[in-house]
Amino acid sequence: MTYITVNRISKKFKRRDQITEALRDVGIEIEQGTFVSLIGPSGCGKSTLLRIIGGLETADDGDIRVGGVTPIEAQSDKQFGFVPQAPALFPWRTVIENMRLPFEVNRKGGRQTPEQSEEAKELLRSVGLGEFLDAYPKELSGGMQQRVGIVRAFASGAPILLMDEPFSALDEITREMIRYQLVEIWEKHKKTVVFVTHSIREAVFLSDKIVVMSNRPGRISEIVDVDLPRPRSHELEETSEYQRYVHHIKGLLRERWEQ
Ligand SMILES: Nc1ncnc2c1ncn2[C@@H]1O[C@H](COP(=O)(O)OP(=O)(O)OP(=O)(O)O)[C@@H](O)[C@H]1O
Repeated sequence: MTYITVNRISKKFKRRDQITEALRDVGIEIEQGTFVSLIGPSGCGKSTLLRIIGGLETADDGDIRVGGVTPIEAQSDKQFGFVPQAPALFPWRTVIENMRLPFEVNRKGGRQTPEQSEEAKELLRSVGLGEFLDAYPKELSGGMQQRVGIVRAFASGAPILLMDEPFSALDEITREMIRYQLVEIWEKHKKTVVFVTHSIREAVFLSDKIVVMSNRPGRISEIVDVDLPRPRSHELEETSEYQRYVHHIKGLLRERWEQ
């Protein structure tokens, strides 16, 4: 079932006398419970598109529906969980207290149920943080903090997760490890995820669908359905099917870059 429909949206930013055309005529359909990545050159409008889907920015033209309502309505109905580039944890709260935050902020005073609290702990254990429930963010590495941010989004109750380059500040090895943990969690929870990345390998490994965007003004150059088996594990990256997708997307990006 199509859950998010982006229909021919465009967006320009005006700053003093300068107009930047960020997105032109962009359309995507996102099915419920799928993992969709947005990839493209720097400045092509990936974050803008993510923010428009999440109701944090409005489009100039076109229409977006999220489960039949506008992004702003979906946002006030707490449909979105955001995972930004840097982990947004409160330093004065422990890990487990940070996990409770979405419930306190979003649920109009509603409390996390004991089942939800148990699920939060289970998610933390699944990313190797079972020993750190009572630690403060400053006692964790950057990669550990980002893992808290990711599992918190999964534990938040929001059906749609919007992730804006959540691994960009991590070193290559940590990034790879968290990617494997993310795929495992996602395959268990099957939330609808829109994920912005610069990494072709990461996009192919994680996604059901990859939206390849061209240089500014951001347009869609191709939407690639990734027909690779799940569950996905690191052995997949050695297969020729996986390599073929990587090669294809690399070619699309190179082609657009050279235009
Ligand atoms: N609030 C804003 N005001 C003015 N211009 C903006 C604003 N937000 C984004 N832009 C411009 O819109 C264009 C698209 O920006 P956006 O951040 O969406 O790109 P991106 O593809 O996510 O880039 P990157 O991969 O480098 O993070 C850029 O030229 C940027 O300068």
